[in-house]
Order: sequence, then structure tokens, then C-alpha cells
Amino acid sequence: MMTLVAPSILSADLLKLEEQIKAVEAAGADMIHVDVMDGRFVPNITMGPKIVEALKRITSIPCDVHLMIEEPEKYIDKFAQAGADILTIHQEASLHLDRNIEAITAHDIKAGVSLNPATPLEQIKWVLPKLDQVLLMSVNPGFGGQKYIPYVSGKISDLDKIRKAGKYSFMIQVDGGINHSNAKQVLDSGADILVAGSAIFSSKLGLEQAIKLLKYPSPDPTSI
Ligand SMILES: O=C(CO)[C@H](O)[C@H](O)COP(=O)(O)O
Ligand SMILES: [Co+2]
Repeated sequence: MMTLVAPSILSADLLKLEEQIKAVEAAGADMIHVDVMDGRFVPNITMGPKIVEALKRITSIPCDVHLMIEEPEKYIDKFAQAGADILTIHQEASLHLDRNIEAITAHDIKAGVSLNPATPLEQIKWVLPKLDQVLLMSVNPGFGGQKYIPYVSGKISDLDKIRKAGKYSFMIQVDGGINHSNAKQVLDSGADILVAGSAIFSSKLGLEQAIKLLKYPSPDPTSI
């Protein structure tokens, strides 16, 4: 399976957003990851549907919206109408997870569910057949630039085994602390989509090389 890369604009230069989005698209980014934070589910506040609407005017790659908000049911319609192509909600924030997934798919867009690092896979067992994407957080959500939590690699491979055993079609997206040194082992564990913010937008290598090295990671990062 081809590795997909989703640059998180949380780490982009907001004053150069259009230029940077076009640059990552040209460099081979597969989707744009938009981190929505409400200051309640996570201790940070970021962007809303207006950003999604604006992005849709300047890029043709899918808009992958990661909702880190309480009561996501209040905003599903708004983000879908703004143009989200993939809408991911957190299991921990969803009292009625199944109903929320149905609300997303009713818009004919892809539905994802995300789990915090310590949340067991068991929590989403029964909805796996309904999902297009499972987003495994590999940092505690809220901020870019944090360190990858090593035990998440075991969780990725457990989910990959569950996917194979159940013949499910969801993609496994991993988000948080992904860089050129750990990308290969995250992919080897079973991930399909790597979300990366600081490893792309804060890279000294430039956007193009930064994306290329995530898509085709070297087995020996010290050789980069
Ligand atoms: O959801 C997120 C944080 O909650 C971000 O997508 C993630 O942290 C990306 O940033 P980085 O690659 O710098 O860790
Ligand atoms: Co994210």
C-alpha cells in the first residue's frame, strides 16, 4: 500500500497559508490535515469551518478535518457544508458515537474516529465496519511539536491485525510526533497515512524534501 502524507497546517505559517498549501500539494501531499481545537476537549484553540471553506478554494486535494472538540455533533454539519472530505471525531468526546458516525456519512463524506494514546481499541470495535479511517493519536492531542509516544506502535499493529482478521477497509492514520526518523517503523507497524506538522513545516530540508522523506522513509535515518 502506498504511504499517504497529510501535512497538518497547525504548524504552517498562517500568514503564508495559501503559498504553503500550494507548495505541499505540488510536493506530493495527499490531503491537508486541519486540526480543530475548542479549548475544552484539548487545552488549545485553533481553527473553525471558515478555514476549511477557504482551503477548498485554493486546493484540490482532500481536506482531512480532525475535530478535537467536545460535543462534535453540534459541528458535523457545519464542517461538512464547509467542504470537509474526511471528518474525524474523537471517541472520547462522543456520547453517541454510532449516531455521530451516521451523521457524518449522511453527508456522503468519509468518516473517521480518533483515539487518544491511552484509549483502548476495544472502544471502537463495533463501529469498525462503518469507518473509512481510524486516527490513532501518537501524542496527547492539543499541540504540535510533541514527541511520539512509543507504545502507540503496538496499538497500530494490533489495529492492523484486527483489520486483516475482519477484512475491514478503513485506513489507519497516525498523528503526532511523526518525523523522518520514526516514519518507517510507524509504517511497518501498519499505518497508511502519516500526519505531520512540524516535520514538514518546520523542516530545514524544505517542504518538498520533507514530504518525500516521509513517503519513502529511509530504513536508516542517520543516513539522511
Ligand atoms: O492533532 C494534532 C495535535 O493534537 C496534530 O495533527 C499533530 O500534533 C501534528 O503535529 P506534529 O507533527 O508537530 O506532532
Ligand atoms: Co491532528
